[in-house]
Amino acid sequence: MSDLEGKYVLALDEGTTSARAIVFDRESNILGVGQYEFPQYYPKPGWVEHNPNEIWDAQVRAFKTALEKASIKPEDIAAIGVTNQRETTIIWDKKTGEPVYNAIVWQCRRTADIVDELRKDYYDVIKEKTGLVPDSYFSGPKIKWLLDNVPGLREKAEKGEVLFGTVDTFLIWRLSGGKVHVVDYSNASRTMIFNIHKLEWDQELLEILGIPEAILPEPKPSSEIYGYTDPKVFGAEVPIAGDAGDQQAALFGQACYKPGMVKNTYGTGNFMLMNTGEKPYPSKDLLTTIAWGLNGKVEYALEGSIFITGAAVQWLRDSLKIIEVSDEVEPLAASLASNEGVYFVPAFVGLGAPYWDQYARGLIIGITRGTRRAHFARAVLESIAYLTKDVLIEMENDSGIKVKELRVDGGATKNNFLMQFQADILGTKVVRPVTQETTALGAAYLAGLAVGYWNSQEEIAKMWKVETEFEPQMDEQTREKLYAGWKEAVKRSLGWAKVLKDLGLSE
Ligand SMILES: Nc1ncnc2c1ncn2[C@@H]1O[C@H](COP(=O)(O)OP(=O)(O)O)[C@@H](O)[C@H]1O
Ligand SMILES: O=P(O)(O)OC[C@H](O)CO
Repeated sequence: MSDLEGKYVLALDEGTTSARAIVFDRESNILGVGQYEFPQYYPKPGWVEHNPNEIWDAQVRAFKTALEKASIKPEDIAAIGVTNQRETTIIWDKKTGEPVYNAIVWQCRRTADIVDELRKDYYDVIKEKTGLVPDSYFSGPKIKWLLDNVPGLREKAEKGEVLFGTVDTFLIWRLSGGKVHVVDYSNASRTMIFNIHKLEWDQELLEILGIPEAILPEPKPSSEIYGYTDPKVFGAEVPIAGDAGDQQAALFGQACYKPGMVKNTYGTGNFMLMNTGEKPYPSKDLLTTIAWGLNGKVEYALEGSIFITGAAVQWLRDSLKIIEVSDEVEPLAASLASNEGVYFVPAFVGLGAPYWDQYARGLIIGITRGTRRAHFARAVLESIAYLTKDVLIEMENDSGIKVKELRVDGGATKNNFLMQFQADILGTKVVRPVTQETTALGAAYLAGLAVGYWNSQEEIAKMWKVETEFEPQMDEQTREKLYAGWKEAVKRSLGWAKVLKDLGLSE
């Protein structure tokens, strides 16, 4: 233990829009934060890419800033935990480390046709083995697209000259100076080629998608020493000891360690996860996913992935210019006593759970001559709460567990109007903790546990503290009517991109 005295844990939290790095001490206090945005590329409607080198540069700047702000040196770090936007797919050259193409981002819909084909014959096989609903969201079809579309890549892949990774894998590979090629079970469980029961790459699915196993990383638990940082990269040799997808890391950081405990993260999208313990619960419209591998066991979660929530607030700000800064959305929405019949469905990239419609597109409905900016603001915030209710209903049905409280985190949870409306529309208590950095904290805990910086989950759970509880106040009848209006609005958004395609109005 003594060599850990006076040391800290560093979390690298690589998200969809920015790379962050946070230094934590043993009491989970934040000592330093670095955060840098990187560009988003939209080469065609529905396509989303990142440049892996830009992700890397942002992540390196972020950890340098975090260490500087904390006034500590690289050798003061006891362990590094990595957490990441999940599913985003990178293939790079094994020798040079250079990406062969941009990263295909989780939101990207370019593989919709590949997935349509898979759904016809393999829907049940995929669901059973991977726990996922076949969708363009996941990595497997993105890998296939790259192998089919980047000239010469398939040959290189077959010869083992290139490597695949989700962003965690890519970062760990670069941090270790190209020595370590691993993925943790939680990230592997988002690829659609990983068997979540056997904890191995699934040969049948690899064959169906034509993916050579040689390019895949080694699947590992979420908390163990995978290797060490290259001093040329990090400035010291430090254990890389934690890895988890950002939503699973948030579940860990929210100390949801008992079956039935649920967290909901409000960021670009919303991701609700329920810990289901060592049992993978099957579900028709939610995902069965790996929460983490820890202490020689694997725990599972049920997940409802909602693709666009906070991103719709950004859209109000950046595209419609209805607000100048995100925080203005709250007073604007609250200036109305109700939505006055205006609903918004944020299906910008289709709809995820529980609809899984790759062809749904966004709509705003109920507009009259009296509709103002405030209606847009309110309809956007309400949509986040309704989509969350859609998911919670499925989760309670699938698990047979009545959720007592929803632990929340993420950028949009500072919006008190949204949190109160959420509690009202769910009829369930919403609990916001003191520490909002639960994703980074989860990654730090996983890394810290691996090196003995923290000793147990019980010790960690004691550090979780409530900041505000939002109790439901809406009467049942109003709740039901508003929600019924939402379901009608959603119906009208489904399949729209298909309609356009069939009419020859889009590709
Ligand atoms: N006051 C607010 N009300 C609602 N949403 C907000 C508010 N402030 C920020 N947001 C949204 O929160 C999101 C950022 O949260 P964050 O957890 O950093 O997301 P991510 O990790 O997905 O990038 C943005 O999409 C932003 O629009
Ligand atoms: O980067 P975030 O926080 O928006 O999370 C993205 C999710 O991991 C996508 O599955």
